[in-house]
Amino acid sequence: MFTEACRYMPGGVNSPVRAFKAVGGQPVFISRGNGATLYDVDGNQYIDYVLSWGPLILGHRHPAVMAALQECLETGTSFGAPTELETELARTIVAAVPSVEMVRLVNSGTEATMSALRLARGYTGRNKIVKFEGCYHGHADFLLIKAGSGALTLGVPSSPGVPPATAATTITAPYNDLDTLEQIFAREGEDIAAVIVEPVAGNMGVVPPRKGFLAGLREITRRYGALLIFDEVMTGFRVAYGGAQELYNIDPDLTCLGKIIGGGLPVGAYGGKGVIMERVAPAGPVYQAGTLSGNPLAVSAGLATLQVLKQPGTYAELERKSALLERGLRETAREAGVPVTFNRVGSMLCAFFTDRPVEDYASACTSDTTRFAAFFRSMLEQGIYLAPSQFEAAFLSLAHTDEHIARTVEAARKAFAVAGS
Ligand SMILES: N[C@H](C=O)CCC(=O)O
Repeated sequence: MFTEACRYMPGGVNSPVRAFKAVGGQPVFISRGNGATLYDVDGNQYIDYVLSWGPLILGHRHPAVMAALQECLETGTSFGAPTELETELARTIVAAVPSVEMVRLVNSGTEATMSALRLARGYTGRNKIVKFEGCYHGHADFLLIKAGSGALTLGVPSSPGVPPATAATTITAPYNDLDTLEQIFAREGEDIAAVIVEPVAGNMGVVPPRKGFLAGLREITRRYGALLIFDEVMTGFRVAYGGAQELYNIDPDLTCLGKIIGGGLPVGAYGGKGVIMERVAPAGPVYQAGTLSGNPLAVSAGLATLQVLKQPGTYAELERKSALLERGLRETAREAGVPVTFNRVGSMLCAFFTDRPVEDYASACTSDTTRFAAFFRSMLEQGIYLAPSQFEAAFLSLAHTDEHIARTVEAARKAFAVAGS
């Protein structure tokens, strides 16, 4: 199947990181998923820690999501006109995410960040933006500079094809480093429209913000009249119902969302303070549009997902399971004598094959990727499906049981030994 796929699609895939290039071998072709389990076309089963790269926080085919989709399908698939469901999702997001007063639905995380930055530029009348090394905000030209995720995995963090004039509007700084950011603002703060950040970096592995880092971003941007944009495509409704901004109690100007709010269907959103969002067309002059934006299927799946997540105890349960997994993995790595640094925030987890703390792009890159590849392959052989890159997070869902976790830890016992040999 992969050989055939490669004849018709570049690298045989529709998103680069799926191709298993960094871990050797060929990608697994999936036939179906259920709960926390993935099934491949050869009949193998895997406990899934990719979860479609984060959206499936309830697991595959959650009954509430399936029912919402079935009901929606009966009404049609897309209208390109307003629906009541869109308002309901917008209202749900506004009620959940502390800083968001108005929201615009789009079709992907890339669209969300791209549009939020256009809005920031339109609102401030400034051109430059700041992003952090190793953070990934989708594949818009001006964001593919020292980017994480698949771009970092494949060794093209700054992609060819981005015009130098466009790249020149993006200033990069090390994650978790306020001193460098201060220097950048002192030098060119008058020209900076926005700082965009993953409040928990999840695209260079998982790198939590140092204490005070996010508050520092808030203070510096406010002082210079620049906007602070939280890219919560990954962390939104993942690390807490109200996202990282709820967890760390920070008030960004704009927030980008995606993944979970579409319940596994393509979606994105950007939102924030009303005074800024009112600048978006047709309320204001900053143009942004989309044929399938607010698509009823994605909106239905997203709404059903958020309704389940809102029930009391869901995040405590995700935390309990994630802590259980982390503890088990730490113990097995120690037993195997392999130096591993674990970073985790809620149900986002990552193991770096290094003995030093990982707090930014440079330290993430100290991870031994050869060891990671050996670990990954051993886990896959034992039925554990991890992201095929050192620079991606593992995600847990409500569908993961203690038994799944115990099996994963058992598999890791062997995989760490293999990685260490
Ligand atoms: N880390 C990426 C998105 O969050 C992985 C998804 C992709 O590149 O296909």
